[in-house]
Formats: sequence, C-alpha cells, structure tokens
Amino acid sequence: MAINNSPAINILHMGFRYPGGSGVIFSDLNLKVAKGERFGLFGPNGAGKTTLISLMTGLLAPDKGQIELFGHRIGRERNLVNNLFGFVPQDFSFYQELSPVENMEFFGAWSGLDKKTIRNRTDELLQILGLEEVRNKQVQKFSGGMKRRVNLAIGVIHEPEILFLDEPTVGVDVQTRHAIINYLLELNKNGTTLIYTSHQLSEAEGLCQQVALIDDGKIIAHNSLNELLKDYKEDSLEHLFLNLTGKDYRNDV
Ligand SMILES: Nc1ncnc2c1ncn2[C@@H]1O[C@H](COP(=O)(O)OP(=O)(O)OP(=O)(O)O)[C@@H](O)[C@H]1O
Repeated sequence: MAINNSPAINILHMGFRYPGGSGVIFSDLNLKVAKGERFGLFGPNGAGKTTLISLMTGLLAPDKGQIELFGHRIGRERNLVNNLFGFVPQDFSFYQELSPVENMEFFGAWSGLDKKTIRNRTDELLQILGLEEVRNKQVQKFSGGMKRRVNLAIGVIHEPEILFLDEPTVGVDVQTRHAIINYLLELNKNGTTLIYTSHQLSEAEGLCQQVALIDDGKIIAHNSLNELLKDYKEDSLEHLFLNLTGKDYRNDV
C-alpha cells in the first residue's frame, strides 16, 4: 500500500534552477505538508509557485535534495507516486475538440481505471460540477468557467490522495467559484490533501488552514493562517501578504 503515516509532502534541502535560466530559483528549500491539510502557497508574480508545484508533481526534477509524497521519493518511485496525486494546472490540460465525456474516458484510461469506474466517476463528477447538460458537447465551445470545471473533473477522476491546484478559479464567475471551492472542501472532508495556489486571497482564506508565503524562491512564512495573522497583527491574508512581500511590482524575466 502506497499510503502510510509519512507527511503528504516532504521537501528536503531542495535546489533547482532552470537550465539556461538567469538564476537559482530554489537553493535550500524545506517544506512539510501533513496528510489531510488544506495548504495554500502564496507569493507575488515570479515568486516560484508554479515551479514548486511542477517540482512536487515531478514535471521538473530538482538539482539537489529530494521531494517525497507520502514517503515515496518522486523520480525514483514514479510508478507508486503517479496515481497518488491529481493535478489541476493553470493552463487547460484537456482536448478542446473532445467532449467532457470523451476527455474523461481518455484521462481515466490513462490513469489505469477500468471502463465501468470511468463511467461512474464521469457521471458523478459531471453532475457535481454542473456539466451534465453539456456532457457530449465539444469543450472548445465552453465558457472559461465551464472549462475550469472540466479541468478540475479530469484532475480528480482517479480519486487522488493529494490534489495540486494551480490557480483553479482564475477568470470564473461567482457561481463557479463557489461550486469549485465547495467541492474542494468536500473532497478534503473525505481525506484528500489539497495543495492550492492562487492570487485570490479572500477565496484562499475560506479554503486554506495552513499557509506558506514564498518570495524570490524562499519560504518567508509558514504556519496556520490564524497563527500568522496573530503573529503579524494583521486582519486578512491580503494585508499579511503586503506586509511580508512589500508593495513593489515584480517584473523578473
Ligand atoms: N521555463 C522557464 N525557464 C526559465 N525561467 C523560468 C521558466 N519558467 C519560469 N521561470 C522563471 O522562474 C521564476 C519563477 O516563476 P514561476 O512561474 O514559478 O512563478 P509564480 O510564482 O508561479 O508566478 P505567477 O504568480 O506569475 O504565476 C520567474 O523568475 C520566472 O521568470
């Protein structure tokens, strides 16, 4: 069994730079996320959030140190780790010319699910995420909010133990935001660990118990949201964010 009592994520002395990139992104990063947490990673543009999620999901490989999911080392134990996590990326990751059902069939099979499980999960998820009526329509004709919900359905089809979400509600209306956040809270109630990043800080306050702020590749604060607000005498995540990361624009390339 791949699940055990190890942390959902354990990053140890991790270093990374993009090949040919202008500088080091991470030099000695350590981070632990417990199983069942709702963890939010926040920081200004270019701070390294997407890069860190790409490292945690094995899309990028660290230059030094290691990253473990439930005690299994990413890279070394790829086959064990692959089905443990789901990923909802910032950019849409489905086939636009296919319908939601066809996309779910494709990604479900890719995760190793049998046809009956794919059918059941598809029915369940399309119903929960309000896509039942359009289940057989081409996704490319969908609105941005509908596409976000398809992106989420695909990321959870295999019922992952841990779900990575890179700005899952960008550009959606209030109804879709509520549907997505409520669904994520429900998933977490049933045991799924959530790793979430967003610039929607008021939304994040309702979702995340644990918060890390990252700037210039360094974790500058990490604790429960309540403790951080108390420690820094701030009344919102947005004020805490400005307090710790300043008010300057970030234009790094
Ligand atoms: N493929 C790449 N090659 C070289 N450098 C990159 C690449 N992708 C990102 N970077 C650089 O790495 C740094 C971190 O970028 P990253 O996208 O991880 O930040 P982010 O916190 O997710 O930002 P945003 O909030 O804008 O999405 C930036 O300086 C960026 O320019």
